[in-house]
Amino acid sequence: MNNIVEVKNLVAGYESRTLIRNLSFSIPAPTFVAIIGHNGAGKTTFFKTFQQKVAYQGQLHIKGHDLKTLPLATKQGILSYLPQRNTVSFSIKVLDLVVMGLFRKKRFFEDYTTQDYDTAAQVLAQLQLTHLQDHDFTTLSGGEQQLVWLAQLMLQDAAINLLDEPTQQLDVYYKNKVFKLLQSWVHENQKTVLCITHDLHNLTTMEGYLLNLSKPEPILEVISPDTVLENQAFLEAGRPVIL
Ligand SMILES: Nc1ncnc2c1ncn2[C@@H]1O[C@H](COP(=O)(O)OP(=O)(O)OP(=O)(O)O)[C@@H](O)[C@H]1O
Repeated sequence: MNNIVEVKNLVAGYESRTLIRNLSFSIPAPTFVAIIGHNGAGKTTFFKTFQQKVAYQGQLHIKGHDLKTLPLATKQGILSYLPQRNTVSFSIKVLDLVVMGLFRKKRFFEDYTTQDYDTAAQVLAQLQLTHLQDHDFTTLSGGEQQLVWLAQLMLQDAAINLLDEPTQQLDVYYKNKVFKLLQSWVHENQKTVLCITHDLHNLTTMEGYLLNLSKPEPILEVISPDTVLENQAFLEAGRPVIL
C-alpha cells in the first residue's frame, strides 16, 4: 500500500539557512500529526515545501505521487492548506465564504446550489457557528474568522490537510473543541491532518504522532501524556541558536 505521506531525506530552507535537515518519515494510514517546535524552527517552511513554494532536496510523496511531478489540479484535490493568516478585504457573508470550499467540485461560473449551502451550513453547525452564518465575515473577531476558514477547509474534503496554527487565536473552549473535531475527522472521515501548533497541553488526549522540528533529528513520536511532557520540557529547556 502507498503511504499517504512520505518524506525522504528532505533538506529545505532559505539561501544560506538550512532549516530542515535530512528529514524522513512516512505516514501509512490516515492520522493526526502535530508539528511542534520553537518559533523559527521551520514549521511553516516545511509546509511550504508541500506547496512547492520553497526549493528542496529529497522527496515528498503524497498518496504515492511525487509532488514535483503531480499536476496542480490533482495535487489540489489531495492536499489542502490553511495558512496562519488569511484575509479578506471585501464584505462577504460567512456562509458565502464557507460554501466556496466546494469550488473544486464546480465548473467555472457554475452556481452553488441549495444543497451546497446546506452542506456549508452543516459544517458551520458542527463548529457551533450557525449564529454567524449571515454575518459579514470582515466584522468577526480573529478567532471567529479562524473557525470560518477551518469550516471552509473542511468542506474542501481533501485527503491530506496542512493546518498552520489553526487554534492560535481561539479561546480555551474552542481550542479543545477544534482538536476534538480534528480527531473525529481523522477517525470518521479518514483524513490525514498535519497540524502546526504551540498548544501542547491540548495534545495529551489526542491520538496520533508529534514531530518536533526543534530536535536535532526529528522523528514521528507516538502521542502520549509522557511524550508530550518530554517535548514540552525539551522546548522549555532552551532554543538552539539558529544562524
Ligand atoms: N522567504 C524567506 N527568506 C528568508 N528567510 C525566511 C523566509 N521565510 C521565513 N524565513 C525564516 O525562516 C525561519 C523559519 O520560519 P518559519 O516560518 O518556517 O518558522 P516557524 O517554525 O513556522 O515559526 P513560528 O512558530 O514562529 O510560526 C524564520 O527565522 C524566518 O525568518
